[in-house]
Amino acid sequence: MPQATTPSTDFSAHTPMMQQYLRIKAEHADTLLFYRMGDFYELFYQDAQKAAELLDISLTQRGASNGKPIPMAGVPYHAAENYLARLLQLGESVAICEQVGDPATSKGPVERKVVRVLTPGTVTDEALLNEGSENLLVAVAPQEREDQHHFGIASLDLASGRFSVSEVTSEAALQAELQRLQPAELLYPDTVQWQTTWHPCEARRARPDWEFASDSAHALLCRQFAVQHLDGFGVSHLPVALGAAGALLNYVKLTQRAALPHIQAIHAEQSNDAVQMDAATQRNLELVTSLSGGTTSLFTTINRTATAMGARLLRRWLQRPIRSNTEIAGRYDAVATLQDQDLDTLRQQLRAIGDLERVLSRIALRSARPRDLTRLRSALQALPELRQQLNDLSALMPWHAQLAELPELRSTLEAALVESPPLLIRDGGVLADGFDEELDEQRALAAGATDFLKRIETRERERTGIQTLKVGYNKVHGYYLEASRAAAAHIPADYQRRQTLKNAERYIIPELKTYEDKVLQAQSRALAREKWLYDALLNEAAEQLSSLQSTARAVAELDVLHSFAKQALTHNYCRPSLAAEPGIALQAARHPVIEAQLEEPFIANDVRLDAQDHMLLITGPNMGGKSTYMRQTALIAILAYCGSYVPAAAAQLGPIDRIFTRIGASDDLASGRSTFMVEMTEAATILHNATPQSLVLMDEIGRGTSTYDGLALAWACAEALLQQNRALTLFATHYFELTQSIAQLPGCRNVHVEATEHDDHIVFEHRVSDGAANRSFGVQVAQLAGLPRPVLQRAKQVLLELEKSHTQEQPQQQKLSLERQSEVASPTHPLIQELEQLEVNGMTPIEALQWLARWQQQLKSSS
Ligand SMILES: Nc1ncnc2c1ncn2[C@@H]1O[C@H](COP(=O)(O)OP(=O)(O)OP(=O)(O)O)[C@@H](O)[C@H]1O
Repeated sequence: MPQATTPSTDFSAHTPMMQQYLRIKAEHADTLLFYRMGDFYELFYQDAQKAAELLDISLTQRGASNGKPIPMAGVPYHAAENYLARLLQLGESVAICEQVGDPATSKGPVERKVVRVLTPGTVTDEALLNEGSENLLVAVAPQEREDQHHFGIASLDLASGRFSVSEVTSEAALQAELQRLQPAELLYPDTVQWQTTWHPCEARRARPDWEFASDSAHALLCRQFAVQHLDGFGVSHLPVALGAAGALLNYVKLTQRAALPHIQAIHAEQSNDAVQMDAATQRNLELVTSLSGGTTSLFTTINRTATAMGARLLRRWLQRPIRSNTEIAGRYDAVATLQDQDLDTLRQQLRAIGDLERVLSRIALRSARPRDLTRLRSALQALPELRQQLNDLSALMPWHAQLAELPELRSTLEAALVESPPLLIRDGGVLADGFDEELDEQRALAAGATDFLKRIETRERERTGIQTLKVGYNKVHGYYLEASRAAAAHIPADYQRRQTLKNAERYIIPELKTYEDKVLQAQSRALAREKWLYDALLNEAAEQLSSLQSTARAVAELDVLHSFAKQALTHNYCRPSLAAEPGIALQAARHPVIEAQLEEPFIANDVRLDAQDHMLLITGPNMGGKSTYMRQTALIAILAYCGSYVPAAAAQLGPIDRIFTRIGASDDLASGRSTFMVEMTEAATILHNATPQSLVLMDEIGRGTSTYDGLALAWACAEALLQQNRALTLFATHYFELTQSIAQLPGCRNVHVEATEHDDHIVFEHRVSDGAANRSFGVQVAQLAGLPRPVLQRAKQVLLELEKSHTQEQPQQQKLSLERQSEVASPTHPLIQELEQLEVNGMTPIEALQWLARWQQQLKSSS
């Protein structure tokens, strides 16, 4: 195996080409360097070894430099995109080094230069992006403030130019934000030790600490947006986040090596504007990803968008429901209006507009390919019809007003581009005939060659009498006349022989050479003209960037609203009403995802949580539908606060500040936390943060430990949620004791999922009714799961014995739980009552001492 360490210091002993390579590599130490050599990108030394492993390509050697063989691996130039996509997905960055000099005139190795650096968070190439999800670059600036964590967060979707900042004040909030953002690449200051519990993103880069300084960041951002200060963006109160934004922008400039005109603004994401969900909640509710690693999620179930940008926006909305009732009501109005429209036609119109957002970013970065421009052309052609369709619909005015038609740009593109251009501008053929006189002239000259050659061929056949004489072309000799060797005697003296083949000879004549020069010149002039015109087209489109961006935003929103309307119509969703008081009242509510998967009908259930009854204690058998009932309530709240209709017959929702879940059990092996530890950490977060406007789902808290510990913890948590947090709580439990204790307290109600037993078999009704369940059916459910028959029989036997001994113990047991309950209800101890009634004023010191001694005696004997 060749030595794979990259030489680091003195390059002089290496071949000139390797010297050039090593110089360039030294500037890109932590990225893979794709070094162009002919039709391949080659990687050397450690890069070669890494790429060979990651891409499963062969590791070879290239001669020797400095006396040692050079490990080398390469990928063909034309297939590079595939390999690049894989490397980026693995979190690697790649610097693309092209030949920029002319090999014909170069002395020594051809001049080469890194033309761009691809990193997971900054790619905008169509082939390297997943069209269904955003690709975010995120920078995090941690700061210690009086022993409290404080984090500034900046995120940028380079493909759309969306740039946001926020600040959070706890590690949990940072985790939640990063869980929502799902960074493709993460930047942080090199003075900070990144904790994988914050986010395990593979593509992490430590950047120099000074890049995160607010002052320099402020200046950089002002330059980017061409403003004197940032007050107009409403972000000045977030200096730590602005530091992160500065470091982020710096990094993008470094990798893109191009102006970034589509990044025109930055906005603050205030946590109060959105219904907050911590990292566990976002995962547990399976909003955009499935817990089991499958593909089904709330997003995949309700997504009926027509464009990829609409789909990406729907994901964002689901992960960040908003709290502005005005904005939400505006969305409901739009959905209501859209339901009365021809949704199929609307869908076609939206589809014709396509993924305008990403096309625009490539125009801004001047990396747009010909087909990006034809897509822009189709979008501009489809826009008038869409505007027309929305013309008189008052609920859609806010979106209608954002749609720019740009007829001039549209006609230019229509006139300029051929119907379906090739992938790249490199070989020409993109601009249409008749668009530019000069281009037409050059093309005519280049094309005229074939006529000319035909004429020469005919003339020379006549002159020489060789009927098989023909004109041909190859790259080495250019145009030639070819005749069979048998005809050699008839070759005129002015023919110069160039090449001898087995049966033929090839000749040139000066006339052919002169023409060849002219043709080639015309071709290269036409190509240069075409490139120039193409750049001018890009510039013309880029001038309209701002209105095109707001058009794209409005189309994406319309797409999501149209998707809401379609889903509501086909699945019978209702329009929620928003109330001022906290509470949730749902009639005949369904779980949107389970309903879509079930073959049999879904059983709809009511939910009522309000200031009086703000906790439902849910009991019932395993598999009875407790989790489904709780989750559907949260999903409906999320849908409602995204502006969607919801799967229920009627729905009324008051304000919701946060949604918390303590659902499911999973080890967090990465951070070394056991199932029980995860459960308790999540419960702690809830108890510290839930307010009367929070929706809390607690599923079987306490089951991760011994029965009494578990019961005690569940009891105490329920009590705190009910009496201190006063949150809107759905609390599912198998501890029947709680139905007698907690559920008897004001504010809490017992409900249960119904099940019945027929011939030793359990039948789930999935209906939620008032009151507590009276038994648990655990053994019957285990039977359904296929537990071996002898084990089941033994379990039934043990259960009977346990129940018997439990009944004998019952008085004692009941006493215990009632005592706990009475302690809870009345904290007054008998001694305290006695103390309260004592007449201290009429008492001698001795008498007081006697009382004290008696109490002590009583306490000792009772403990
Ligand atoms: N309302 C319903 N209508 C129809 N089917 C339902 C309904 N609720 C639940 N189900 C079905 O029952 C299955 C089990 O439901 P769920 O997981 O909610 O039970 P659970 O009571 O939480 O069980 P466990 O106590 O074991 O966690 C669901 O996957 C679904 O297929």
